[in-house]
Amino acid sequence: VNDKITFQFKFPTNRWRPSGQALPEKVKIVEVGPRDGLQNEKTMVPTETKINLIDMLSASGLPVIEATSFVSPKWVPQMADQVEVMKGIDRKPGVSYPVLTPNLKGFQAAIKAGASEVAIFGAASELFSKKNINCSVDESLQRFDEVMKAAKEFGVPVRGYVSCVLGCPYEGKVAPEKVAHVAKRLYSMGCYEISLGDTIGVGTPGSMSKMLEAVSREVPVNALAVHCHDTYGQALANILVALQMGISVVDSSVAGLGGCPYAQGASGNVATEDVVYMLHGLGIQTGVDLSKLMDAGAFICRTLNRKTNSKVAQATCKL
Ligand SMILES: CC(C)(COP(=O)([O-])OP(=O)([O-])OC[C@H]1O[C@@H](n2cnc3c(N)ncnc32)[C@H](O)[C@@H]1OP(=O)([O-])[O-])[C@@H](O)C(=O)NCCC(=O)NCCSC(=O)C[C@@](C)(O)CC(=O)[O-]
Repeated sequence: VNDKITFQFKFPTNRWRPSGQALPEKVKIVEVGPRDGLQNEKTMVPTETKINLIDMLSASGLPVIEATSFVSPKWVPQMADQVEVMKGIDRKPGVSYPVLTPNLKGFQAAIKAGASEVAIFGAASELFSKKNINCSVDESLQRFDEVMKAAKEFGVPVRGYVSCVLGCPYEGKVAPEKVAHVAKRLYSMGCYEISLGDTIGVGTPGSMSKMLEAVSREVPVNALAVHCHDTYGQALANILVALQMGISVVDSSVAGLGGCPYAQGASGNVATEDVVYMLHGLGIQTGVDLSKLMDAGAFICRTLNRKTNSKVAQATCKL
């Protein structure tokens, strides 16, 4: 008689799985607060405030800080001071300061302003692509191809974003295969990392794992990042799923600032403070000093006269 019974249980792919897979030892946090966080602010944030914020963030040990974007000032007026921001920041050795470039014009301006890394940003949804960058998904990929060619000439690394990976404000559900298709195209073009954006924060651990399974069939997991907005309070749970699936790059925004101007109802990104707290609690290294990070969060909230969205900052009264 067997005294041990072994269960051979296969979990459905779109369900939460108490996976035995080891979590990464280290996670790279890509801080998007100065760009994604501030781009949606209604009143103009003084350039000096943006510069101070970026410098405080780099002092906290963050390895990547997305500084600004070289987009049309008619589309996103808040980013119109991109050249001054790039000139004013105190670039810390070892820290990368990528900027968004939607087309060749943006890329050329970014290089002129001294950018040494750029990001192109596409979408898995046609309507979002049209609203955000005024072209279809296929047209956007052609534009990005031009940026990639120029970036290769200049030896500039390019990160690729895919927006609306778990839902679109205009089209609703987005099929994981569509996300995988766009991610694969960006990766084949030469993007070193693909950041998967849950632009409106509708994903759950179930939809996240299903989407990541589809994408990781096309793009190696070590070239993937997750970019979660926290609209429905699912961001940390979704990030944990991504970590369990082998992803070790997480985008986040100090104080949970943010939202895309072309995605109505999109709230802020997951707060960097909360991500760091969770990762350190899991024994995962980030290189970030949480106390200094919270100082940066307190600074920007005080200056913008708003409440932090970070639960950790709220709990420790670093408002
Ligand atoms: C892509 C365009 C420019 C197309 O906009 P368009 O109107 O189709 O562009 P165009 O080529 O027809 O040019 C129109 C005008 O824009 C100028 N122009 C053209 N390109 C540039 C440029 N690079 N920088 C500055 N100016 C530019 C161009 O020179 C011209 O100027 P005019 O002759 O009228 O004076 C526009 O749609 C745009 O700027 N969109 C940006 C929207 C944006 O920044 N959205 C937020 C970032 S994405 C995001 O937040 C999601 C993410 C990444 O965080 C991930 C997630 O959460 O999902």
